[in-house]
Amino acid sequence: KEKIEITKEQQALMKIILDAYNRHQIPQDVAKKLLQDQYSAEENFLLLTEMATSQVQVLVEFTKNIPGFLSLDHEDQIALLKGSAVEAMFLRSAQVFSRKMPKGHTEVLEARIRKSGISEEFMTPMFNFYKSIGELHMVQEEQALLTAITILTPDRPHVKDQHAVERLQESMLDVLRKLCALQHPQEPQYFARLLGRLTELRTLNHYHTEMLTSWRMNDHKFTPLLCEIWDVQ
Ligand SMILES: O=C(Nc1ccccc1)[C@H](C1CCCCC1)n1c(-c2ccc(Cl)cc2)nc2cc(F)c(F)cc21
Repeated sequence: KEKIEITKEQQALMKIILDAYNRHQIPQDVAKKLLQDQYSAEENFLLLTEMATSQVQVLVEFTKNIPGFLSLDHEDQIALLKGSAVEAMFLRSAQVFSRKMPKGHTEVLEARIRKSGISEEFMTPMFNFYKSIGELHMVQEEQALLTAITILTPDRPHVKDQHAVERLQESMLDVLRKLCALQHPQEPQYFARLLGRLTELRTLNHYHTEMLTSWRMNDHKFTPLLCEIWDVQ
């Protein structure tokens, strides 16, 4: 039984990532809004674009706290943000969906999302992902590290110095691997399951433009930031 220990600098890294992750929570809680009222497809679409716009701003702040990120090539920093913004939004949505809620709230939330305007064909892959994230019962540190690992994916489009990104991602993966072994000692395959979710997350990437343009309404308006990030309009 090899002794797993997180080094002092890895503890410091985890604390930086966790503080950044907690500091940059979404200001107002989208789940609360959805549980309060039933909205029209237009109102839901507007809510999504507002939430997603603030989520991108939050993501930029979060990445600035990832040690080493700001010393990457500046164009690569943009390429990593652009390449991971959609996945970060779905990962965040999954974490919001799988949060412990009072009895029956998750069912109401799911029903509201099913009727929000997203076309039927995307419901299964989206909720399968949300539920598979929920089954993992991730602790905050794991959620924060998984978001940082998603951002530091070396093979995003237009990344020039992939090795520099790989080095940063590897140090995050090493901390996450140790954390998983310590948090889930009876589940040696837990770390692998966590990384498997990132593969599932990428498939949602393929759907997202269609999910937006097929939203049950005409004349879909996006903010300039989302046009940049979401390849729409
Ligand atoms: O806002 C959102 N997600 C968000 C959260 C955090 C940060 C940024 C965005 C939207 C809602 C959906 C219902 C209409 C209003 C927006 N949202 C999504 C979702 C996102 C993008 C596409 Cl293309 C499809 C669905 N999945 C969700 C799960 C939740 F538990 C949930 F609560 C909100 C969720």
